Amino acid sequence: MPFPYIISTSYRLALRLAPRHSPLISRSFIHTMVVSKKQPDENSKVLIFGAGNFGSCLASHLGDIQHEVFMWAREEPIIKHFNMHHRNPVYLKDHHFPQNITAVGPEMPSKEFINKMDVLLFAIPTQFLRDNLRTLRPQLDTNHLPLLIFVNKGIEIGTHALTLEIIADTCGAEIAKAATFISGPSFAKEIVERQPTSVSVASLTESEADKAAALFHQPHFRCYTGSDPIGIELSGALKNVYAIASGMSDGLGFENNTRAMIITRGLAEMTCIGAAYGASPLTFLGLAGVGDLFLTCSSSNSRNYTVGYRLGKGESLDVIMKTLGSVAEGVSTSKGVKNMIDELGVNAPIASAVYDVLYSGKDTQAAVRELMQLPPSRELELPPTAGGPARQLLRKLGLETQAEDLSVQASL
Ligand SMILES: NC(=O)C1=CN([C@@H]2O[C@H](COP(=O)(O)OP(=O)(O)OC[C@H]3O[C@@H](n4cnc5c(N)ncnc54)[C@H](O)[C@@H]3O)[C@@H](O)[C@H]2O)C=CC1
Ligand SMILES: O=C(CO)COP(=O)(O)O
Repeated sequence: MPFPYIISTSYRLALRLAPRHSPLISRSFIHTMVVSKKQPDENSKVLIFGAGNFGSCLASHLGDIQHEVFMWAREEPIIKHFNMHHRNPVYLKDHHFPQNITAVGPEMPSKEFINKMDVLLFAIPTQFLRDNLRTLRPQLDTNHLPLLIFVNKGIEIGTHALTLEIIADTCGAEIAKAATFISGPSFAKEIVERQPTSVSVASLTESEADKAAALFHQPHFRCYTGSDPIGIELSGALKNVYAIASGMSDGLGFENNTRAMIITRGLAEMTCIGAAYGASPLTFLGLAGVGDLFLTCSSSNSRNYTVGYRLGKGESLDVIMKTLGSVAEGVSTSKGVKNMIDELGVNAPIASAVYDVLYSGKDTQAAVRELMQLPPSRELELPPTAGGPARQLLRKLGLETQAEDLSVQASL
């Protein structure tokens, strides 16, 4: 393992210990740290923003384990139907939801209501998060902050910001530092069937990740915590782009060798992009990285895979997006990733090819031909300089010490 990442890992370990056991690291960070209110031992009050596949599925999971769940939807008919029949008429239609879930909306819930919540969980596609957080911010009381959990997997178009940055821009650095991210191989449909599932749970304030893990953890839904939310977020966003590539390959009629190649080379690209960004390369070997990459690159239950498969079969992106009926974050994220790899100077030919097919009108066959004609190269070469975007983001959050640590790594 390259030396800088060993430093990174031990630094993370020191950080992990610092808030609980010693004043070792960044006293100012510790003193100004905002944490969520003490969580009850059971029956947490949880408000979920988003009543799509994933919001509904997580509502069901938390309702099943006896939390009091409120699910905010923008669509009046969904709210009425849900409260009357305990079924979502649009998403996971066959599923009967526990009685202790109430649909609310379509207006943003009041400050009083939000103050009563122990947890706010955001299951809104990335492109809509900024507006919703802007509307929500005046309702949040930082002295009684609910536990904040985000499960979206994408990069914002235009800014190519990660969710951590969107939270910082709209709600401030202190709230962003307390935010927790859940990601990993977890199809909504299988979670409601209680298929054994595991996820990564990460936050810059690791005690918040511990609280989120305690809320969700069940024998059929295991949570593994960590302190690299940037790596977790990049993993979830990037794997969607490679799921499109894998679906495209299957749609074109290529078989198992080719899919295995895309998954493995996709993982190499994700790791290089993540390392150049300033995330730990090890994060990409976890559930949110290779776990979710493997899942979505090899199943037609993945919407991103399906977009790719239909492109491979010759359908136009326009028709696919109009008929998919659900979000495929990889389509918008591909734009942000293209900007990112160009700016970071990372060689990511599969991600570039997906972008070219989606947005430059490149024929899928031609994209494959060009990829296969690339000259031989080293199998995995992590970037020599690393961490620019993560450094900027950490500085924006007031985490100067951590940002400096990344500078040291980059110069070694
Ligand atoms: N479905 C799955 O298995 C998983 C999904 N995710 C992630 O969760 C996020 C949500 O995905 P799904 O629920 O599956 O998508 P979905 O397409 O099933 O539902 C999208 C939801 O977003 C809402 N929405 C649309 N525009 C909005 C706006 N302007 N403001 C607020 N809400 C708006 C819709 O009303 C709907 O409730 C995505 O980032 C996805 O990548 C993560 C893990 C698994
Ligand atoms: O992220 C997911 C499962 O972990 C869902 O993938 P899709 O968005 O491609 O359906």
